[in-house]
Amino acid sequence: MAGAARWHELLLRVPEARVEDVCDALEALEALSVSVEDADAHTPAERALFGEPGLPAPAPGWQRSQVVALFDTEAQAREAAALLAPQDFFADCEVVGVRPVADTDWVRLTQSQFDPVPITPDFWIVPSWHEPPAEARTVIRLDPGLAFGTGTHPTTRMCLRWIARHDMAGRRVLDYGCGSGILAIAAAKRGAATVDAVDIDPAAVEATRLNAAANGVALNAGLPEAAQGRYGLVLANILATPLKVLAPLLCAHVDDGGDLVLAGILERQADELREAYAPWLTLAVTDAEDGWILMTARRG
Ligand SMILES: C[S@@+](CC[C@H](N)C(=O)[O-])C[C@H]1O[C@@H](n2cnc3c(N)ncnc32)[C@H](O)[C@@H]1O
Repeated sequence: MAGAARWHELLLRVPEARVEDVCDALEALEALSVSVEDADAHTPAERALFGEPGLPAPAPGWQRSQVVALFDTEAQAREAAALLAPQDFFADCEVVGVRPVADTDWVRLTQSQFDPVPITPDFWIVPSWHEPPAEARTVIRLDPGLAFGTGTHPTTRMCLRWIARHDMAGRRVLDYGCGSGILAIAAAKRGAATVDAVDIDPAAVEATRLNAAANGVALNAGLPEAAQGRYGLVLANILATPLKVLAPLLCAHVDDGGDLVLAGILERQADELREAYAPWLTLAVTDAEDGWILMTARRG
């Protein structure tokens, strides 16, 4: 069921030559957002904006556009229509109407894009608005937020798979570049003894603290200086360039018999990463997904 109307949108039909003037006017009238669509979409008059590969586009715009402007209140939307109507640039335009936009539709639209993500058959990342699947034994509750890491990116998923396939019991774990804290939380849930999660972004540190609390796990989240001493597992899902710069620091944190797990690396970057880490540890590619690879090493 749709919820109460939170905003109102004004719909206008506008010929190609007038779109810019009308959009400028709507912004001046303090529309919250203005979007332009093909008014003839899904009809025989629909016109493609992009040509076949190698050929020029058929035309720079649509013959008739539908301009949609979002306003806080119905009164503002109607007032904007009344102010536009007598303008000379509006002569060939048409007011189609004003309609309410239900608040909860937006929420549902966003939520529908984040479904539970399986890492292994019994290990799932589940947004708070979903029930965990019956087969899930380990569940991380995580909603999309300001920090990277919801389980939908291949680099995160490969690190989570690695955690799921290895014994975490008793390990001291470091998640370097923790983002949402998803890897740190996974290690804690799978039995790690203690977990340090660090990030250069204070918003990520805060997100990690909140997500850990929401999942009922204890971990120490902080800026990179909070990483101290040696760990039985060091995880770092950052990009190749910072990973190369961080090579001596990350390797120094790996304990004897401990593992280093690196992600954020494209297939073609494997050799440069292997070379950057060679003075300390021998990296091998141990997983791959969608052009990304996981590189891991164990200190013998
Ligand atoms: C790709 S996200 C990974 C987040 C999460 N660990 C995951 O696997 O989904 C990389 C994170 O590393 C952090 N980061 C980037 N460079 C860093 C550095 N030099 N030291 C610490 N954190 C860094 C970013 O702020 C970001 O939160």
